[in-house]
Amino acid sequence: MVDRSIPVLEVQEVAFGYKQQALLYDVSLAIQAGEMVGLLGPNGSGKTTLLRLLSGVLQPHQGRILLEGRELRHWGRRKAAQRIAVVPQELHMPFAYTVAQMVGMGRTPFVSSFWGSGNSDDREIIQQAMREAGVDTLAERIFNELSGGERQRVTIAMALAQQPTILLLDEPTSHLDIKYQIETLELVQHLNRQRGMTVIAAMHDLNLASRYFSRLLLFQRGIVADATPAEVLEPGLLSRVYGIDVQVGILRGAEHLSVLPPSRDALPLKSNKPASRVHLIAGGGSGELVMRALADAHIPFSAGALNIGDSDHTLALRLAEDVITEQPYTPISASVLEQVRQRLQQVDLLILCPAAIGPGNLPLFQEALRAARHGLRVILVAAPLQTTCAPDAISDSHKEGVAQLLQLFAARDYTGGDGLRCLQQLMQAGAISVDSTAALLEETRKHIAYAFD
Ligand SMILES: Nc1ncnc2c1ncn2[C@@H]1O[C@H](COP(=O)(O)OP(=O)(O)OP(=O)(O)O)[C@@H](O)[C@H]1O
Repeated sequence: MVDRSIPVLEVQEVAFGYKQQALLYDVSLAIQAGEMVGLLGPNGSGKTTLLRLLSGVLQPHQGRILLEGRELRHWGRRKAAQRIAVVPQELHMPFAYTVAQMVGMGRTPFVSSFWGSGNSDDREIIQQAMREAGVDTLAERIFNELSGGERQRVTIAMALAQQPTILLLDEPTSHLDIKYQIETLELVQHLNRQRGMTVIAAMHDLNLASRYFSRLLLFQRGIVADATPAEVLEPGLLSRVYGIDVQVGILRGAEHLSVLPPSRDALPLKSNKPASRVHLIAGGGSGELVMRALADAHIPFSAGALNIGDSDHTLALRLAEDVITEQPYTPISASVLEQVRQRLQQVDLLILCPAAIGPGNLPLFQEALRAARHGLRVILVAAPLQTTCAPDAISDSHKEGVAQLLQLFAARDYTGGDGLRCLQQLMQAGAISVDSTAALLEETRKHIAYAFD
């Protein structure tokens, strides 16, 4: 019996990476029994990894995953599999199993023998699972000889034979033609509505996701958005996360959203040209407080370049008007640097957060210096940043503040001195330093041509 007062699945501050390379960080989410959640995100954003963590196949490096309030790793494989079934993207079988044998394997968590107990209850459950997934006519066919779409429906039948309360699906419609895509999602919706099954599915088709899922999670190594389809399928947000312009239309009512490429003769999208006059350079979490302060103060800003997978990148996707994105774990490339250069020509103010400086991001600081020498106002943010409300938190002694700030950057300079020299030159070029969010906001407002309420 599921206790509906606690989430059926809960992710608490989970971090995970493959081979010590960080992939997911600070993922927290709660899923109530009976919810239908679509997991969206670009290729490589970590959707499959999150599903594998939720199924217990992978263990978080930090944080906890709770199933019905109890830590998943304490359930044991068999007990967890009696509740959670997974429909993977692809399933390769080493032997020539028939479809009926494959679906029978779905009963494994409930019986002692690999092929099931063979009792009439099990046989009926297997038959029903094959009927529901539309593969009963394929029962004696060899699984490996089926088409991709047929195989996908057999894996759904296997999951149904498991009679789970939670169904995790990894791109369940990717190999299916439009008829089977719709039939599969109708089936999943039926299981959700009629049997109260909790469904979490990674989806690439944003239109189908918005049609069938009442809650969407937009994922990019962390949760960028978690809301209704109307809130998540916002053109600016999608453009930032997927790196491509889209239009979102409404087809007969808000629940029928449609995401399309912009038509050729359409006017450039608003999101292409951020109205922000403030740009932020950060990285490694150094921009978090600054971004939150700017967003709370309704000051639009752009950010970058930031690497995918950096916590500042995920937060910027959520809070910034525009994000200049670099691939994970790569130095800033010439083309991305050119985007930064162009952005710095458009803005009135640059905020430099106390990120560690290494050979990979040094060009960003050099670009900042070049822009400062051409007259761009630059604010250097100290760490730790005071979050007091009163603007009198600006350092009493400016000189002392600057010395401290340079000391701080020196400790995070991994360029053999080039980074620190660049910052000293920035100060000489007129950059100012702030050590509180209040001072930052005051300075920011001074330098941008917006009217604030
Ligand atoms: N077993 C593994 N070992 C090392 N790296 C892995 C492993 N599995 C996945 N990755 C890497 O982790 C990142 C996220 O992969 P994941 O499959 O979770 O993303 P995804 O959002 O499901 O992608 P897609 O939409 O392309 O299926 C990718 O860069 C991938 O190469």
